[in-house]
Amino acid sequence: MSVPADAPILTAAAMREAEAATARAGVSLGDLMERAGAAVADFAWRMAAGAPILILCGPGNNGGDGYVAARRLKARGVAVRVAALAPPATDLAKAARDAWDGPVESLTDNIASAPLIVDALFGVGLTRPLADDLSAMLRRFSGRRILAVDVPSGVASDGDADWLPPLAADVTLALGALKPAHVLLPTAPACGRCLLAPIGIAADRHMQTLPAPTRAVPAPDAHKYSRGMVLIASGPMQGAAALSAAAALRAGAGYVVLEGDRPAPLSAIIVEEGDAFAKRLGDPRVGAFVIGPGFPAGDALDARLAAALASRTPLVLDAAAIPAALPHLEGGDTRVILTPHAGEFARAFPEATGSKIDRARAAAAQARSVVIYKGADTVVAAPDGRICAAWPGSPWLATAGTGDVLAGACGAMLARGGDPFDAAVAAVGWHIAQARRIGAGLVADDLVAAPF
Ligand SMILES: NC(=O)C1=CN([C@@H]2O[C@H](COP(=O)(O)OP(=O)(O)OC[C@H]3O[C@@H](n4cnc5c(N)ncnc54)[C@H](OP(=O)(O)O)[C@@H]3O)[C@@H](O)[C@H]2O)[C@H](O)CC1
Ligand SMILES: [K+]
Repeated sequence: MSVPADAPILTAAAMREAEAATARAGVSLGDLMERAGAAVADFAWRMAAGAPILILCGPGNNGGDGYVAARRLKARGVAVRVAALAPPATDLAKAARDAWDGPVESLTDNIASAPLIVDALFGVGLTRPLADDLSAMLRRFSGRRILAVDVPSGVASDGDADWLPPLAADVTLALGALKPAHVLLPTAPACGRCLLAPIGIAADRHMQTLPAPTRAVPAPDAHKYSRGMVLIASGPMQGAAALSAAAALRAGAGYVVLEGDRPAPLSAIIVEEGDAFAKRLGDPRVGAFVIGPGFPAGDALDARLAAALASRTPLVLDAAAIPAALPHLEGGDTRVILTPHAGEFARAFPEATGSKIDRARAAAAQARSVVIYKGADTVVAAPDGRICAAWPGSPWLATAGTGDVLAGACGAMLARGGDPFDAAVAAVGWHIAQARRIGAGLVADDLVAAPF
Protein backbone atom coordinates (compact mmCIF):
# COMPACT_ATOMS: atom_id res chain seq x y z
CA MET A 1 0.00 0.00 0.00
CA SER A 2 1.35 3.40 -0.92
CA VAL A 3 0.42 6.82 -2.22
CA PRO A 4 2.65 9.30 -4.06
CA ALA A 5 4.45 11.82 -1.83
CA ASP A 6 3.52 15.49 -1.98
CA ALA A 7 0.49 14.84 -4.19
CA PRO A 8 -2.65 17.01 -4.30
CA ILE A 9 -5.90 15.68 -2.82
CA LEU A 10 -9.28 17.00 -3.98
CA THR A 11 -12.86 16.28 -2.96
CA ALA A 12 -15.40 15.56 -5.71
CA ALA A 13 -16.67 19.15 -5.49
CA ALA A 14 -13.14 20.59 -5.72
CA MET A 15 -12.43 18.22 -8.62
CA ARG A 16 -15.42 19.54 -10.54
CA GLU A 17 -14.31 23.14 -9.89
CA ALA A 18 -10.81 22.30 -11.09
CA GLU A 19 -12.29 20.61 -14.19
CA ALA A 20 -14.36 23.72 -14.90
CA ALA A 21 -11.31 25.98 -14.51
CA THR A 22 -9.37 23.72 -16.86
CA ALA A 23 -12.22 23.91 -19.37
CA ARG A 24 -12.17 27.73 -19.14
CA ALA A 25 -8.47 27.57 -19.92
CA GLY A 26 -9.29 25.82 -23.19
CA VAL A 27 -8.94 22.12 -22.33
CA SER A 28 -12.29 20.39 -22.83
CA LEU A 29 -13.66 17.63 -20.62
CA GLY A 30 -13.37 15.38 -23.65
CA ASP A 31 -9.63 16.12 -23.75
CA LEU A 32 -9.40 15.29 -20.05
CA MET A 33 -11.22 12.00 -20.57
CA GLU A 34 -8.92 11.13 -23.47
CA ARG A 35 -5.89 11.79 -21.24
CA ALA A 36 -7.45 9.81 -18.40
CA GLY A 37 -8.25 6.86 -20.68
CA ALA A 38 -4.75 7.00 -22.17
CA ALA A 39 -3.20 6.83 -18.68
CA VAL A 40 -5.44 3.88 -17.78
CA ALA A 41 -4.54 2.08 -21.02
CA ASP A 42 -0.85 2.65 -20.43
CA PHE A 43 -0.92 1.26 -16.92
CA ALA A 44 -3.23 -1.63 -17.79
CA TRP A 45 -0.86 -2.59 -20.61
CA ARG A 46 2.05 -2.75 -18.16
CA MET A 47 0.08 -4.66 -15.53
CA ALA A 48 -1.32 -7.19 -17.99
CA ALA A 49 2.10 -7.90 -19.53
CA GLY A 50 0.50 -9.44 -22.61
CA ALA A 51 -2.40 -11.21 -20.88
CA PRO A 52 -6.05 -10.47 -21.84
CA ILE A 53 -7.84 -7.58 -20.15
CA LEU A 54 -11.52 -7.16 -19.24
CA ILE A 55 -12.73 -3.58 -18.71
CA LEU A 56 -15.91 -3.11 -16.66
CA CYS A 57 -17.64 0.15 -17.63
CA GLY A 58 -20.26 2.01 -15.63
CA PRO A 59 -22.80 4.55 -16.91
CA GLY A 60 -20.91 7.75 -16.02
CA ASN A 61 -17.62 9.30 -17.00
CA ASN A 62 -15.67 6.71 -15.03
CA GLY A 63 -17.09 4.24 -17.55
CA GLY A 64 -16.15 6.74 -20.29
CA ASP A 65 -12.51 6.49 -19.19
CA GLY A 66 -12.88 2.71 -19.52
CA TYR A 67 -14.14 2.89 -23.15
CA VAL A 68 -11.26 5.25 -24.08
CA ALA A 69 -8.76 2.85 -22.48
CA ALA A 70 -10.32 -0.08 -24.37
CA ARG A 71 -9.94 1.71 -27.73
CA ARG A 72 -6.32 2.55 -27.01
CA LEU A 73 -5.45 -0.94 -25.78
CA LYS A 74 -7.02 -2.53 -28.86
CA ALA A 75 -4.95 -0.18 -31.04
CA ARG A 76 -1.88 -1.59 -29.31
CA GLY A 77 -2.92 -5.09 -30.20
CA VAL A 78 -3.99 -6.13 -26.70
CA ALA A 79 -6.74 -8.76 -26.28
CA VAL A 80 -9.22 -6.47 -24.56
CA ARG A 81 -12.93 -7.02 -23.84
CA VAL A 82 -15.50 -4.54 -22.54
CA ALA A 83 -18.48 -5.30 -20.33
CA ALA A 84 -21.04 -2.62 -19.44
CA LEU A 85 -23.25 -2.48 -16.39
CA ALA A 86 -25.62 -0.01 -18.05
CA PRO A 87 -25.62 2.13 -21.22
CA PRO A 88 -23.60 5.35 -21.05
CA ALA A 89 -25.59 8.16 -19.44
CA THR A 90 -23.40 11.21 -20.11
CA ASP A 91 -22.54 12.80 -23.46
CA LEU A 92 -18.85 12.20 -22.87
CA ALA A 93 -19.34 8.55 -21.96
CA LYS A 94 -21.62 8.07 -25.00
CA ALA A 95 -18.97 9.58 -27.28
CA ALA A 96 -16.31 7.34 -25.76
CA ARG A 97 -18.60 4.31 -26.15
CA ASP A 98 -19.28 5.22 -29.79
CA ALA A 99 -15.57 5.50 -30.53
CA TRP A 100 -15.01 1.92 -29.26
CA ASP A 101 -15.48 -0.35 -32.27
CA GLY A 102 -15.46 -3.68 -30.46
CA PRO A 103 -18.33 -5.61 -28.84
CA VAL A 104 -19.80 -4.59 -25.50
CA GLU A 105 -20.84 -7.54 -23.33
CA SER A 106 -23.41 -7.27 -20.55
CA LEU A 107 -21.97 -7.40 -17.08
CA THR A 108 -23.85 -10.41 -15.74
CA ASP A 109 -23.11 -13.35 -13.47
CA ASN A 110 -22.08 -15.49 -16.46
CA ILE A 111 -19.44 -13.24 -17.93
CA ALA A 112 -16.03 -14.80 -18.58
CA SER A 113 -13.22 -13.34 -16.52
CA ALA A 114 -9.70 -12.26 -17.54
CA PRO A 115 -6.31 -12.12 -15.80
CA LEU A 116 -6.53 -8.30 -15.47
CA ILE A 117 -9.79 -6.55 -14.60
CA VAL A 118 -10.04 -2.79 -15.10
CA ASP A 119 -12.68 -1.40 -12.76
CA ALA A 120 -14.22 1.62 -14.53
CA LEU A 121 -17.69 1.25 -13.00
CA PHE A 122 -17.96 4.24 -10.66
CA GLY A 123 -15.64 7.06 -9.70
CA VAL A 124 -16.30 10.29 -7.85
CA GLY A 125 -19.96 10.28 -8.98
CA LEU A 126 -21.04 7.42 -6.70
CA THR A 127 -23.94 8.66 -4.59
CA ARG A 128 -24.95 5.59 -2.56
CA PRO A 129 -23.61 2.14 -1.64
CA LEU A 130 -23.54 -0.49 -4.37
CA ALA A 131 -26.52 -2.84 -4.53
CA ASP A 132 -25.92 -6.22 -2.88
CA ASP A 133 -26.40 -8.20 -6.09
CA LEU A 134 -23.89 -6.04 -7.96
CA SER A 135 -21.39 -6.41 -5.10
CA ALA A 136 -21.85 -10.18 -5.14
CA MET A 137 -21.32 -10.30 -8.90
CA LEU A 138 -18.17 -8.21 -8.68
CA ARG A 139 -16.72 -10.37 -5.91
CA ARG A 140 -16.44 -13.15 -8.46
CA PHE A 141 -13.46 -11.26 -9.86
CA SER A 142 -11.55 -11.16 -6.56
CA GLY A 143 -8.32 -13.03 -6.93
CA ARG A 144 -7.72 -11.46 -10.35
CA ARG A 145 -5.37 -8.50 -10.75
CA ILE A 146 -7.51 -5.39 -10.35
CA LEU A 147 -6.73 -1.93 -11.71
CA ALA A 148 -9.22 0.64 -10.37
CA VAL A 149 -9.89 3.77 -12.41
CA ASP A 150 -9.81 6.84 -10.13
CA VAL A 151 -11.21 4.95 -7.08
CA PRO A 152 -12.25 1.34 -6.46
CA SER A 153 -15.95 1.28 -7.37
CA GLY A 154 -18.16 1.44 -4.32
CA VAL A 155 -16.09 3.81 -2.16
CA ALA A 156 -17.29 7.30 -1.30
CA SER A 157 -14.41 9.27 -2.81
CA ASP A 158 -14.71 12.09 -0.26
CA GLY A 159 -13.95 9.63 2.54
CA ASP A 160 -17.12 10.53 4.43
CA ALA A 161 -18.75 7.08 4.36
CA ASP A 162 -17.26 3.75 5.34
CA TRP A 163 -18.54 1.80 2.31
CA LEU A 164 -15.99 -0.80 1.31
CA PRO A 165 -15.64 -1.76 -2.36
CA PRO A 166 -16.46 -5.36 -3.30
CA LEU A 167 -13.26 -5.47 -5.38
CA ALA A 168 -10.15 -4.23 -3.57
CA ALA A 169 -7.64 -2.91 -6.10
CA ASP A 170 -4.04 -3.96 -6.56
CA VAL A 171 -3.43 -0.59 -8.20
CA THR A 172 -5.63 2.50 -8.20
CA LEU A 173 -4.91 5.15 -10.81
CA ALA A 174 -6.13 8.47 -9.35
CA LEU A 175 -7.02 10.95 -12.07
CA GLY A 176 -5.86 14.56 -11.77
CA ALA A 177 -5.53 14.42 -7.98
CA LEU A 178 -5.85 11.94 -5.14
CA LYS A 179 -9.21 11.78 -3.36
CA PRO A 180 -9.73 11.62 0.44
CA ALA A 181 -10.75 7.93 0.16
CA HIS A 182 -7.20 7.09 -1.02
CA VAL A 183 -5.67 8.32 2.24
CA LEU A 184 -8.30 7.59 4.90
CA LEU A 185 -9.43 4.42 6.66
CA PRO A 186 -11.26 2.19 6.07
CA THR A 187 -10.99 2.66 2.29
CA ALA A 188 -7.27 3.40 1.77
CA PRO A 189 -6.11 -0.25 2.07
CA ALA A 190 -8.65 -1.24 -0.61
CA CYS A 191 -6.89 1.13 -3.05
CA GLY A 192 -3.69 -0.93 -2.98
CA ARG A 193 -0.83 0.92 -4.60
CA CYS A 194 -2.23 4.31 -5.49
CA LEU A 195 -0.69 6.21 -8.40
CA LEU A 196 -1.50 9.64 -9.75
CA ALA A 197 -2.13 10.32 -13.44
CA PRO A 198 -1.65 14.08 -13.90
CA ILE A 199 -4.19 14.70 -16.67
CA GLY A 200 -3.62 18.45 -16.80
CA ILE A 201 -5.96 19.66 -14.07
CA ALA A 202 -4.66 22.59 -12.05
CA ALA A 203 -5.16 21.08 -8.58
CA ASP A 204 -4.44 23.42 -5.69
CA ARG A 205 -2.23 22.26 -2.82
CA HIS A 206 -4.63 23.01 0.01
CA MET A 207 -4.79 19.28 0.72
CA GLN A 208 -1.90 17.02 -0.04
CA THR A 209 -0.05 13.89 0.95
CA LEU A 210 3.04 13.87 3.13
CA PRO A 211 6.16 15.20 1.41
CA ALA A 212 9.21 12.92 1.22
CA PRO A 213 11.11 13.34 4.51
CA THR A 214 14.12 15.63 4.39
CA ARG A 215 17.01 15.98 6.79
CA ALA A 216 17.16 19.56 8.05
CA VAL A 217 20.89 20.30 8.06
CA PRO A 218 21.83 22.86 10.74
CA ALA A 219 22.97 26.27 9.46
CA PRO A 220 26.76 26.71 9.28
CA ASP A 221 26.61 29.14 12.21
CA ALA A 222 24.14 27.04 14.24
CA HIS A 223 24.53 26.66 17.99
CA LYS A 224 22.55 24.59 20.42
CA TYR A 225 20.06 27.35 21.25
CA SER A 226 19.54 28.45 17.66
CA ARG A 227 18.59 24.87 16.74
CA GLY A 228 15.73 25.08 19.24
CA MET A 229 15.33 24.71 22.96
CA VAL A 230 12.50 22.47 24.15
CA LEU A 231 11.01 22.08 27.63
CA ILE A 232 9.20 18.84 28.45
CA ALA A 233 6.79 18.92 31.39
CA SER A 234 6.61 15.74 33.41
CA GLY A 235 3.92 14.37 35.70
CA PRO A 236 3.87 11.12 37.63
CA MET A 237 4.67 8.91 34.61
CA GLN A 238 8.10 10.24 33.88
CA GLY A 239 8.91 7.55 31.32
CA ALA A 240 6.49 9.05 28.79
CA ALA A 241 7.95 12.55 29.15
CA ALA A 242 11.47 11.09 28.97
CA LEU A 243 10.60 9.49 25.61
CA SER A 244 9.34 12.89 24.41
CA ALA A 245 12.58 14.51 25.56
CA ALA A 246 14.74 11.97 23.75
CA ALA A 247 12.60 12.36 20.62
CA ALA A 248 12.98 16.15 20.72
CA LEU A 249 16.75 15.77 20.83
CA ARG A 250 16.86 13.14 18.09
CA ALA A 251 14.50 15.17 15.88
CA GLY A 252 16.94 18.05 15.92
CA ALA A 253 16.38 20.25 18.99
CA GLY A 254 19.70 21.68 20.22
CA TYR A 255 18.82 21.79 23.91
CA VAL A 256 16.21 19.78 25.80
CA VAL A 257 15.16 20.24 29.43
CA LEU A 258 13.06 17.54 31.08
CA GLU A 259 11.12 18.15 34.28
CA GLY A 260 11.70 15.47 36.90
CA ASP A 261 14.11 13.80 39.22
CA ARG A 262 15.01 10.60 37.38
CA PRO A 263 17.96 10.04 35.06
CA ALA A 264 17.04 10.78 31.44
CA PRO A 265 17.42 8.17 28.67
CA LEU A 266 20.11 10.32 26.99
CA SER A 267 22.79 12.08 29.02
CA ALA A 268 22.50 15.20 26.85
CA ILE A 269 19.00 15.85 28.28
CA ILE A 270 19.05 18.33 31.17
CA VAL A 271 16.83 17.10 34.02
CA GLU A 272 15.47 19.72 36.41
CA GLU A 273 12.71 19.79 38.99
CA GLY A 274 10.70 22.34 40.94
CA ASP A 275 11.60 26.00 40.71
CA ALA A 276 14.58 25.41 38.45
CA PHE A 277 12.29 23.97 35.76
CA ALA A 278 9.56 26.59 36.35
CA LYS A 279 12.06 29.42 35.85
CA ARG A 280 12.89 28.07 32.42
CA LEU A 281 9.56 29.29 31.09
CA GLY A 282 10.72 32.86 31.39
CA ASP A 283 13.82 32.08 29.30
CA PRO A 284 13.40 33.81 25.91
CA ARG A 285 15.48 31.08 24.25
CA VAL A 286 12.76 28.46 24.86
CA GLY A 287 11.26 27.58 21.47
CA ALA A 288 8.59 25.09 22.52
CA PHE A 289 6.99 23.54 25.59
CA VAL A 290 5.63 19.97 25.42
CA ILE A 291 2.87 19.18 27.92
CA GLY A 292 0.76 16.06 28.19
CA PRO A 293 2.84 12.89 27.77
CA GLY A 294 2.33 10.84 30.94
CA PHE A 295 0.59 13.76 32.64
CA PRO A 296 -2.93 13.05 33.97
CA ALA A 297 -5.59 15.77 34.33
CA GLY A 298 -5.44 17.69 37.58
CA ASP A 299 -4.10 20.76 39.34
CA ALA A 300 -0.46 20.08 38.48
CA LEU A 301 -1.26 19.87 34.77
CA ASP A 302 -3.45 22.99 34.93
CA ALA A 303 -0.66 24.92 36.65
CA ARG A 304 1.88 24.01 33.93
CA LEU A 305 -0.64 24.97 31.23
CA ALA A 306 -1.51 28.29 32.84
CA ALA A 307 2.16 29.24 33.11
CA ALA A 308 2.89 28.13 29.56
CA LEU A 309 -0.11 29.97 28.10
CA ALA A 310 0.76 33.14 30.01
CA SER A 311 4.30 33.04 28.61
CA ARG A 312 3.00 32.64 25.01
CA THR A 313 5.61 29.96 24.48
CA PRO A 314 4.79 27.78 21.45
CA LEU A 315 3.10 24.64 22.73
CA VAL A 316 2.74 20.98 21.91
CA LEU A 317 -0.24 19.56 23.78
CA ASP A 318 -0.97 15.86 24.05
CA ALA A 319 -3.44 13.62 25.93
CA ALA A 320 -5.05 15.27 29.00
CA ALA A 321 -3.46 18.63 28.18
CA ILE A 322 -5.70 18.94 25.09
CA PRO A 323 -9.12 19.28 26.79
CA ALA A 324 -7.56 21.21 29.66
CA ALA A 325 -6.13 23.84 27.30
CA LEU A 326 -8.95 24.00 24.74
CA PRO A 327 -11.01 26.78 26.39
CA HIS A 328 -7.89 28.97 26.50
CA LEU A 329 -6.79 28.61 22.89
CA GLU A 330 -9.53 30.55 21.15
CA GLY A 331 -7.50 33.76 21.06
CA GLY A 332 -5.20 32.04 18.60
CA ASP A 333 -2.27 34.11 19.82
CA THR A 334 0.03 31.19 20.64
CA ARG A 335 1.56 28.76 18.14
CA VAL A 336 0.08 25.44 19.22
CA ILE A 337 0.13 21.85 17.95
CA LEU A 338 -2.45 19.41 19.39
CA THR A 339 -1.78 15.68 18.98
CA PRO A 340 -4.98 13.74 19.81
CA HIS A 341 -5.55 10.08 18.98
CA ALA A 342 -9.08 9.00 18.00
CA GLY A 343 -10.44 8.71 21.55
CA GLU A 344 -8.95 12.03 22.67
CA PHE A 345 -10.20 13.69 19.49
CA ALA A 346 -13.78 12.45 19.97
CA ARG A 347 -13.84 13.72 23.55
CA ALA A 348 -12.30 17.11 22.71
CA PHE A 349 -14.25 17.77 19.49
CA PRO A 350 -17.57 15.91 19.81
CA GLU A 351 -19.33 18.18 17.33
CA ALA A 352 -16.99 17.64 14.40
CA THR A 353 -18.64 15.72 11.53
CA GLY A 354 -17.77 14.41 8.07
CA SER A 355 -14.62 12.64 6.95
CA LYS A 356 -11.55 12.46 9.17
CA ILE A 357 -10.15 15.32 7.06
CA ASP A 358 -13.31 17.41 7.61
CA ARG A 359 -13.21 16.71 11.34
CA ALA A 360 -9.51 17.53 11.69
CA ARG A 361 -10.04 20.79 9.78
CA ALA A 362 -13.02 21.76 11.96
CA ALA A 363 -11.04 21.01 15.12
CA ALA A 364 -8.08 23.10 13.94
CA ALA A 365 -10.40 26.03 13.17
CA GLN A 366 -12.14 25.70 16.54
CA ALA A 367 -8.92 25.44 18.55
CA ARG A 368 -7.04 27.99 16.38
CA SER A 369 -4.25 25.43 16.51
CA VAL A 370 -2.60 22.88 14.28
CA VAL A 371 -4.17 19.46 14.91
CA ILE A 372 -2.39 16.17 14.30
CA TYR A 373 -5.30 13.71 14.33
CA LYS A 374 -3.30 10.54 14.90
CA GLY A 375 -3.95 7.02 13.65
CA ALA A 376 -2.81 4.73 10.86
CA ASP A 377 -4.28 7.45 8.61
CA THR A 378 -2.87 10.48 10.45
CA VAL A 379 -4.23 13.84 9.25
CA VAL A 380 -2.55 17.18 9.98
CA ALA A 381 -4.85 20.22 9.79
CA ALA A 382 -4.14 23.95 10.06
CA PRO A 383 -6.66 26.56 11.25
CA ASP A 384 -6.61 28.10 7.76
CA GLY A 385 -7.83 24.79 6.25
CA ARG A 386 -4.57 23.30 4.95
CA ILE A 387 -4.41 19.50 5.22
CA CYS A 388 -1.61 16.98 5.01
CA ALA A 389 -2.59 13.29 4.98
CA ALA A 390 0.08 10.85 6.12
CA TRP A 391 -1.30 7.51 4.87
CA PRO A 392 0.24 4.95 5.00
CA GLY A 393 2.19 5.36 8.23
CA SER A 394 3.77 2.25 9.63
CA PRO A 395 1.70 -0.47 11.32
CA TRP A 396 4.62 -0.94 13.73
CA LEU A 397 3.84 2.45 15.26
CA ALA A 398 0.79 0.87 16.93
CA THR A 399 2.62 0.36 20.23
CA ALA A 400 2.88 2.17 23.57
CA GLY A 401 4.94 5.33 23.74
CA THR A 402 5.04 6.20 20.04
CA GLY A 403 2.63 9.10 20.66
CA ASP A 404 5.02 10.50 23.29
CA VAL A 405 7.80 10.29 20.71
CA LEU A 406 5.69 12.20 18.18
CA ALA A 407 4.93 14.93 20.72
CA GLY A 408 8.65 15.37 21.41
CA ALA A 409 9.45 15.52 17.69
CA CYS A 410 6.75 18.20 17.31
CA GLY A 411 8.49 20.15 20.07
CA ALA A 412 11.78 20.02 18.17
CA MET A 413 10.24 21.12 14.88
CA LEU A 414 8.17 23.89 16.53
CA ALA A 415 11.17 25.22 18.47
CA ARG A 416 12.98 25.97 15.20
CA GLY A 417 10.45 28.74 14.54
CA GLY A 418 8.31 29.05 11.43
CA ASP A 419 4.86 27.80 10.56
CA PRO A 420 3.46 25.31 13.11
CA PHE A 421 1.69 23.43 10.31
CA ASP A 422 5.03 22.85 8.56
CA ALA A 423 6.51 21.85 11.93
CA ALA A 424 3.74 19.30 12.50
CA VAL A 425 4.10 17.87 8.99
CA ALA A 426 7.87 17.57 9.46
CA ALA A 427 7.39 15.81 12.80
CA VAL A 428 4.90 13.32 11.36
CA GLY A 429 7.27 12.68 8.44
CA TRP A 430 10.21 12.15 10.81
CA HIS A 431 8.15 9.76 12.96
CA ILE A 432 7.06 7.62 10.01
CA ALA A 433 10.52 7.64 8.43
CA GLN A 434 12.06 6.45 11.70
CA ALA A 435 9.44 3.72 12.01
CA ARG A 436 10.02 2.51 8.45
CA ARG A 437 13.78 2.52 8.94
CA ILE A 438 13.46 0.32 12.03
CA GLY A 439 10.58 -1.79 10.74
CA ALA A 440 9.24 -4.99 12.21
CA GLY A 441 8.99 -5.33 15.96
CA LEU A 442 9.92 -1.77 16.86
CA VAL A 443 9.27 -0.40 20.34
CA ALA A 444 8.98 3.31 21.05
CA ASP A 445 12.49 3.47 22.49
CA ASP A 446 13.91 2.32 19.14
CA LEU A 447 12.53 5.46 17.50
CA VAL A 448 14.81 7.60 19.64
CA ALA A 449 17.79 5.25 19.77
CA ALA A 450 19.51 6.52 16.64
CA PRO A 451 19.45 9.62 14.45
CA PHE A 452 17.33 9.73 11.31
N1 LIG B 1 -11.43 14.42 -12.81
C1 LIG B 1 -11.47 14.72 -14.07
O1 LIG B 1 -11.09 15.76 -14.48
C2 LIG B 1 -12.02 13.77 -14.97
C3 LIG B 1 -12.70 12.68 -14.50
N2 LIG B 1 -13.28 11.80 -15.28
C4 LIG B 1 -13.84 10.59 -14.75
O2 LIG B 1 -15.14 10.89 -14.40
C5 LIG B 1 -15.46 10.30 -13.18
C6 LIG B 1 -16.65 10.93 -12.58
O3 LIG B 1 -17.68 10.78 -13.51
P1 LIG B 1 -19.21 11.00 -13.16
O4 LIG B 1 -19.93 10.85 -14.42
O5 LIG B 1 -19.37 12.25 -12.43
O6 LIG B 1 -19.54 9.86 -12.13
P2 LIG B 1 -19.30 8.28 -12.12
O7 LIG B 1 -18.89 7.77 -13.43
O8 LIG B 1 -18.44 8.00 -10.97
O9 LIG B 1 -20.74 7.69 -11.78
C7 LIG B 1 -21.94 8.37 -12.04
C8 LIG B 1 -23.01 7.42 -12.49
O10 LIG B 1 -23.16 6.37 -11.55
C9 LIG B 1 -24.52 6.33 -11.11
N3 LIG B 1 -24.50 5.88 -9.72
C10 LIG B 1 -24.06 6.54 -8.65
N4 LIG B 1 -24.08 5.76 -7.56
C11 LIG B 1 -24.55 4.54 -7.97
C12 LIG B 1 -24.82 3.29 -7.32
N5 LIG B 1 -24.56 3.12 -6.02
N6 LIG B 1 -25.27 2.28 -8.03
C13 LIG B 1 -25.54 2.41 -9.36
N7 LIG B 1 -25.33 3.57 -10.05
C14 LIG B 1 -24.84 4.62 -9.35
C15 LIG B 1 -25.05 7.69 -11.34
O11 LIG B 1 -26.42 7.59 -11.54
P3 LIG B 1 -27.47 8.29 -10.56
O12 LIG B 1 -28.54 7.26 -10.43
O13 LIG B 1 -26.83 8.59 -9.23
O14 LIG B 1 -27.91 9.50 -11.26
C16 LIG B 1 -24.33 8.10 -12.62
O15 LIG B 1 -24.96 7.53 -13.73
C17 LIG B 1 -14.19 10.39 -12.41
O16 LIG B 1 -14.15 9.52 -11.31
C18 LIG B 1 -13.20 10.03 -13.50
O17 LIG B 1 -13.07 8.64 -13.62
C19 LIG B 1 -13.38 12.03 -16.70
O18 LIG B 1 -12.48 11.21 -17.36
C20 LIG B 1 -13.06 13.47 -17.12
C21 LIG B 1 -11.86 14.00 -16.41
K1 LIG C 1 -13.65 2.87 -10.55
